[in-house]
Amino acid sequence: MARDLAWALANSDLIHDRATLDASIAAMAPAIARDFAGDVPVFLTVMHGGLPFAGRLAMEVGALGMDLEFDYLHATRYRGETSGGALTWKHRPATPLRGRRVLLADDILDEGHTLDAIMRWCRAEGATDVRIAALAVKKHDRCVPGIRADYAGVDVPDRYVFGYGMDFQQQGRALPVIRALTDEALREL
Ligand SMILES: O=P(O)(O)OC[C@H]1O[C@H](OP(=O)(O)OP(=O)(O)O)[C@H](O)[C@@H]1O
Ligand code: HPA
Repeated sequence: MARDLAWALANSDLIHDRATLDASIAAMAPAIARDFAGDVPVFLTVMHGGLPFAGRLAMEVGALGMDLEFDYLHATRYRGETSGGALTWKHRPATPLRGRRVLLADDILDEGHTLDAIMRWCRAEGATDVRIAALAVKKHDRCVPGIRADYAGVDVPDRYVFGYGMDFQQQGRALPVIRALTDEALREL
């Protein structure tokens, strides 16, 4: 049965409020500015979910005097579903990556398959250094070995989460908070 955003809101819990998320993004910026000092990395937003986080992160590092070269990519394996499948590339970045340092910005590191594939692709394109900034990291032991966020905002529980870029069936990305569906609600889908 199709469920709408009102149903998801009524069957979920608040995990992180807006102030906490914004503060967690601001807290990532000094380490990024330090690690990339003297470089202008290619800043790759992983669409769609990474969009709100990437915009905010860019302003935070910009405020510290660091520049970024913007580009984006879209690789998806959830396609509006609550469990992942095969990864589909919808858009690859146009910026040549050979010899460049890359900073990936995504909303969530869950099982890591998406960022693993993106990192491999960036390296195959000749990037010299590829780092991950993720707003949320889901806590479980199913992550692809070796994949971790170099810069991480908040932890989220092992439940389906939405808001701040993350969708519930393509809805709710504009919520300025992160919510988690109840396990009962997930079973109803
Ligand atoms: O760590 P993983 O288990 O691979 O999942 C994380 C990825 O899944 C989501 O993208 P999604 O496929 O939903 O595409 P979207 O951003 O366009 O919604 C999210 O934005 C991450 O890119
Ligand atoms: O829990 C999640 N919510 C939204 N999108 C996601 N992509 C991977 N995991 C999730």
